[in-house]
Amino acid sequence: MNAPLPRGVCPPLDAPGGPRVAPRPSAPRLLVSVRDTAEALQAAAGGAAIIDAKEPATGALGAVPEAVLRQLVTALRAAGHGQPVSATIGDGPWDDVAALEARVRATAACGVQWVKVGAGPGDARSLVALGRLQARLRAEQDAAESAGQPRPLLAWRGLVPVLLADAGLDSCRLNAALRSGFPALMLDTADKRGGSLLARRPAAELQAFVQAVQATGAWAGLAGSLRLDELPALRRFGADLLGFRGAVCDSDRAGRLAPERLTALRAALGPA
Ligand SMILES: O=C[C@H](O)COP(=O)(O)O
Repeated sequence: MNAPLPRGVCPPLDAPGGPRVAPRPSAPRLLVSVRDTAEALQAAAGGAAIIDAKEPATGALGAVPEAVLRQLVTALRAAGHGQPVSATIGDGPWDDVAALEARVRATAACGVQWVKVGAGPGDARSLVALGRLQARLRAEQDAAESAGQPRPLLAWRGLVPVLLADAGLDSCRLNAALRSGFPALMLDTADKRGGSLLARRPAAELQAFVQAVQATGAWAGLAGSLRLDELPALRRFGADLLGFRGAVCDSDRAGRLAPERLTALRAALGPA
């Protein structure tokens, strides 16, 4: 188990304190979670900037079966959709680094650009291990490329920690995640019955997260039962990514993707 880092060295993230950064593009990129090929094609055609493979029936970070993931990536490319694909590896905790690595490798080998890994409270040490894993996998990719060999993890570009913030985000976890050169960090919720991230966390905490992540050059993403009517408030944080599932489904997030809802969201976000 990961022992929590000592208390006292991690002040609460309750106020914007990090360095100010240049404002990002006014329209955040839209990440849409999909469970199969049909939904992936709908999301791509509907203007999602990132296609996020996730099986909502098996948890907040439920993994899509590998065969489905491979098929989904192939179908997107065959249809001419170039959007990056992210995929989750399933709900943690991922205390066993060997098991984590095996899941990451298997997921990356399906042809995705990003592999998302959830980190709950007390997972600061796991985030350090995740950073080391990313460095090792990137070195493998680079070495193969320099030797003129096929990259072992195909199109994989990096790991994206998803910091589960139902009960808040402490700066220990955030600091651990900021040190490793992840391409993006996301805040999300594990319990989807508890309302949206925006309603559950103070605006100052979300703002502090976005600023701290962007100050490292990474993309900052927000997700967690976000709603269309929250877009005006969400835009004010200047996040690079906004992630949606429930709001673009016909019932709850375990239902089917509803293209008309995605169209409305895309239109409300403004030009991609
Ligand atoms: O990564 C984004 C999530 O899948 C968002 O799902 P949700 O909107 O149902 O919380």
